[in-house]
Formats: sequence, C-alpha cells, structure tokens
Amino acid sequence: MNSLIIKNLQKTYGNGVKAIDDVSIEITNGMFGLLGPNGAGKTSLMRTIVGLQSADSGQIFFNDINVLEKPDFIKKQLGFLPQDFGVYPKVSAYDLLNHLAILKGVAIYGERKDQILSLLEKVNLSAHRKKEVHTFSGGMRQRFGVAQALLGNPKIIIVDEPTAGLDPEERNRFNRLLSEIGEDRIVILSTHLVEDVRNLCSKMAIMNQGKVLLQGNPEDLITSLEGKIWKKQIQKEELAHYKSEYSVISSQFTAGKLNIYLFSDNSPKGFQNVNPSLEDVYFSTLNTNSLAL
Ligand SMILES: Nc1ncnc2c1ncn2[C@@H]1O[C@H](COP(=O)(O)OP(=O)(O)OP(=O)(O)O)[C@@H](O)[C@H]1O
Repeated sequence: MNSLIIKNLQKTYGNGVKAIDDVSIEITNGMFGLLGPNGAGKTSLMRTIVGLQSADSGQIFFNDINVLEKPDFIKKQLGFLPQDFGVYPKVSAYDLLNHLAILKGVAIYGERKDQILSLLEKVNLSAHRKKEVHTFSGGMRQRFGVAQALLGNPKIIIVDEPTAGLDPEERNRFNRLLSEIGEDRIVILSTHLVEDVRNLCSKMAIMNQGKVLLQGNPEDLITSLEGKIWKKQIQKEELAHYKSEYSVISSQFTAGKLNIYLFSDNSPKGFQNVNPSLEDVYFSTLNTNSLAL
C-alpha cells in the first residue's frame, strides 16, 4: 500500500496570492478526486507534490520519505498526465513512447519493448502504434497520455483535468481505464467535473482559495446532506430575492424552468425536499461553507 501524507502545507506566490493555505490530506491506493473551481489551488498543490515547485512550510511524505527534502524520491515513482501536452513531434506513438521510456530510465531494450507493447494494448492503441500522435483524436491522445504516464510502472499518478474536450463515449472509455490503473497505486485526479469524481473516486477533497474545505468519501458526504437540500421552481426575476433570503447553493435551468436549490436544516415554506447529490455537496461547500463535518 502506498501512502501520501500532506501536513499543513503553505505556499504564497511573489504576487501575494496564497495558493496553498494550510492543506493537510492523507491519500492511499485508489483514486482520489481533487475538486475545485478554476484558481482554487489544485495545480499549485500538484506541482508541489511532484517537486516542480517549493512550499513555504509544511511537509509531504510519500511512503514515509519527506519529498520536500528529497524530491527525486517521488519523481522516480511518478507518472504525470498533464491537461495538455501541447504540440507532439512528428513521430509514431511507438517511437514517442520509446523515447519517453528511455527518459524515464527504462534502460534495457527488451524490457522497454515489452512494456510499450503491453501499455499500447492496455490503452487500446495497438492498432495505431505506427501512426503519428498528432493525427490522433482527443480521446486517443488522452489514452496515449495514460500509456506514457504508466511507463516505468509508477506508484503514484497525477492526472490534471483529463476528460476536458472528450465526447461521452471517449470519456467513459477513458474513465474505465483510469479506475483500472488506480487499483494498485495512488491516482490523484484534479478536476472541476463533479460527475467524474462521483463515478471514479473513493476519496475526495474540495478546494477553494488555497484551502481544503471538505474531504472524505463521496457517499458519506452525500449522506450527510440528507434532509437538508430543498428545491423550488421560480421565475428568473425572483432569483435575487431568494438569494438574499436563503442559503441558495445552486440554480439551474431544466426544460426552460429555473430551479433553485438551497441548504437548510429546517423545511423552508414552498420548497420540496430532494435527495442530495455530490453536486449539492460541492455547491453547498463552496457557496455556504456551512457543512459541519
Ligand atoms: N506562478 C504563479 N505566480 C503567481 N500566482 C500564481 C502562479 N500560479 C498560480 N497562481 C495563482 O494561484 C492561484 C491558484 O492557482 P492554481 O493554478 O493552483 O489553481 P487551479 O485550481 O489549478 O486552477 P485551474 O483549474 O484554473 O488550473 C490562482 O489565483 C492563480 O492565479
């Protein structure tokens, strides 16, 4: 079992932005979802974990080794799937993996070849191994990204916004692949898609303004909101009024009608109680901060 323990981590950039504000998280094998809006501090936290930037204070232990003191320890066991690879060179999928495997230290030719062929098989790209990666569709590129992240059999994989731009079928296929690789290692999935966390992760944290506002098991967090989420259909002109009177956590149009959802321990007049969802957990955490967990 691998373990990543983050204790009281702090990082303030030169411009005064506090991107990581006293963050403490413990993660073991499986998929961990790091959920938060743009600018919450997710990328800063991941860059610090993988040793790409320093922290001002706090500690990070990976398998009991302090990685802020020894960043090479985690770098050797890490796979990273960034949001965007940028431009690919005009080389085939196989040749690019071969090149990356050499950089990752898979030195023996036969071992490298076996590993690349089996990874291409795993991500369902064997038939396309001779094609240049820049000709791949978005979904194929993301699956290629998983193959490169898995080179060298890392114990921790960090994935940044992986399903952005994928169609629903590609997204499903990609998510199945991610949950498979999380079985025997740590996979940290940073995203603002609540649904992906709901479908894939057994543990999660919600971040905003550098702080971890809530963490736990998605099912438990949903259960904790039972009986506290209320819905009402209103006219869109009434939204400002309801926002001033109640703890409105979200509003959405459904079939042209505006529904508002609010968080309340008591039954507000004219509202209907609804089963909570992970979206309600997310929005009530971000918009009210009133969950007592
Ligand atoms: N190098 C930097 N120098 C100064 N401020 C930065 C730097 N990198 C990020 N920030 C700021 O720190 C805050 C957290 O940014 P970060 O990129 O970590 O958030 P994020 O949750 O990953 O957002 P996104 O989903 O948009 O990538 C933001 O206010 C951002 O503008």
